[in-house]
Amino acid sequence: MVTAKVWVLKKHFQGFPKPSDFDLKKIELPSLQDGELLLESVFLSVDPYMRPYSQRDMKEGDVMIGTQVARIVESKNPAFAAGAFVVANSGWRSHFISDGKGLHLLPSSWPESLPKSLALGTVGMPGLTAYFGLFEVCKMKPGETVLVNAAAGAVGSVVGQLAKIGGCKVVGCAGSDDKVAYLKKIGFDEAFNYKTVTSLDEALSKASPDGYDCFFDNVGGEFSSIAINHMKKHGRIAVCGAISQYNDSVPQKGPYVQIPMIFKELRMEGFIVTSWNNRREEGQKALLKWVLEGKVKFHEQVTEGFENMPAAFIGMLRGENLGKAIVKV
Ligand SMILES: NC(=O)C1=CN([C@@H]2O[C@H](COP(=O)(O)OP(=O)(O)OC[C@H]3O[C@@H](n4cnc5c(N)ncnc54)[C@H](OP(=O)(O)O)[C@@H]3O)[C@@H](O)[C@H]2O)C=CC1
Ligand SMILES: O=C(O)CCC[C@H](O)\C=C/C=C/C=C/C(=O)C/C=C\CCCCCO
Repeated sequence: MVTAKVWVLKKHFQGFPKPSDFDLKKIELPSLQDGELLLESVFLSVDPYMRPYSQRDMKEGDVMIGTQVARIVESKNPAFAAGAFVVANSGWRSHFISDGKGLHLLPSSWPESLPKSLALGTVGMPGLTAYFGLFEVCKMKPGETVLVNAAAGAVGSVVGQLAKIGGCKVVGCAGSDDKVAYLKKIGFDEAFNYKTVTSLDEALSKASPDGYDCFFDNVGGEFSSIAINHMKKHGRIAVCGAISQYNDSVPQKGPYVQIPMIFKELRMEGFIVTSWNNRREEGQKALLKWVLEGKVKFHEQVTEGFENMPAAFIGMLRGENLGKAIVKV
C-alpha cells in the first residue's frame, strides 16, 4: 500500500491565503485495478488561478487544485509505461492513481538536459498562455510595441521574449529591481519597477512615447486603468489575468475605461488558455524549439519539499518568485 500526502483547503481564503487555511493529510492508496496507473509527483506547480478558482470551484476539505509533472511508478494501463513522465492535473498530491485520462506524456523529443519542470512553466500552460495570448488575441505584428506587466513571471517573461522573436519593441514592468534587471537580461527593450516609479503614467510615456499597440495584461486594477490611456489607435488588449484583484476581499472599483476604448477604437479581449487545448502540441513544439535555440530563456523559483507547497503558493502571490514558481518534491 502506498501512503499519499495531500494538501486540502481547510478554510476558504479571506484576502491573502494563510498557512492555517491548509491542512496536510495522509491517504492510503488502494492496489491498482486493470487500466490504472500509480504516479508520484516530481514537480508541482503553484499558479495564481488557484486563488480565484478555489473560491469558485472548491469546497472546504477538497484537495487543492493544481498540476504536476509525475513519474509513472506502476502501470496496469497498456498506453502508459512505468518510468515515463506525464503532466497531470491531479492537485496537490505526492502520489495518486489515474485511469490515464487527462495525462499528457512529455514530448518524446524532450532532451534529458532540460528540466522536466519546464512542462509546468515555459513549455507548459503559462508558456502556452503567452503564445496564444500574443499570436491569437493581441495578434502582434513586427514593428509594433508590446506592453506586459508581471513581466518577470511565468507568463510575462515568455510574452516579452516571444514578442522580441516577433520583431516587436517590448516594455515590461515588475515589482523588484532584480526582476527589472532580469527583464533587460532576457531582451526587454524597456523595463521598470512599478512599485518605485513616482508616476506610472510618466513611466509608461517614457518607455514608449508613442504608446502601445498591444497590452498583455496579467494584473488588472489601477495599472490597467492607467495603461489603457497609453494605447495607440486600434490597439489590442489581451486580458490574461487580474492578479491585483485576486486577494482583495472587496475588488477595487477602478476608473472607467470605456472612454479610451471608444475614442481609440480599442479591442479588449479576455481569454483562457484552455480554449486552445486542441493546439497544445503546436504551441509546446514551438516553445520547446525556441528554448533549445536559446531564444527563450527561462528561470524557475524552486521551493524544495512537498510540505512547503502553501509557502510557495503564498510567496508567488506576494511576488517572491522570479520566473515560474515550482515545488520540487
Ligand atoms: N488567462 C489564462 O489562461 C491564464 C492567465 N494567467 C494569469 O496570468 C497572470 C500571471 O500568471 P503567472 O505568470 O502564472 O504568475 P507569475 O509567475 O507572474 O507570479 C505572479 C506575479 O504577479 C505579480 N503580482 C502579484 N500581486 C500583484 C499586484 N497586486 N499587482 C501587480 N502585480 C502583482 C508578482 O510579480 P511582481 O513582482 O511583478 O509584482 C508575482 O510574482 C495572472 O494574473 C494569472 O492569473 C496565467 C495563466 C493562464
Ligand atoms: O482544473 C482547472 O480547471 C484548472 C486548470 C488550470 C490549467 O492549468 C489551465 C488553465 C489555467 C487558467 C488560468 C487562468 C487564470 O489564471 C485567470 C484567472 C482568473 C480569472 C478570474 C477567475 C474568476 C473565477 O471566479
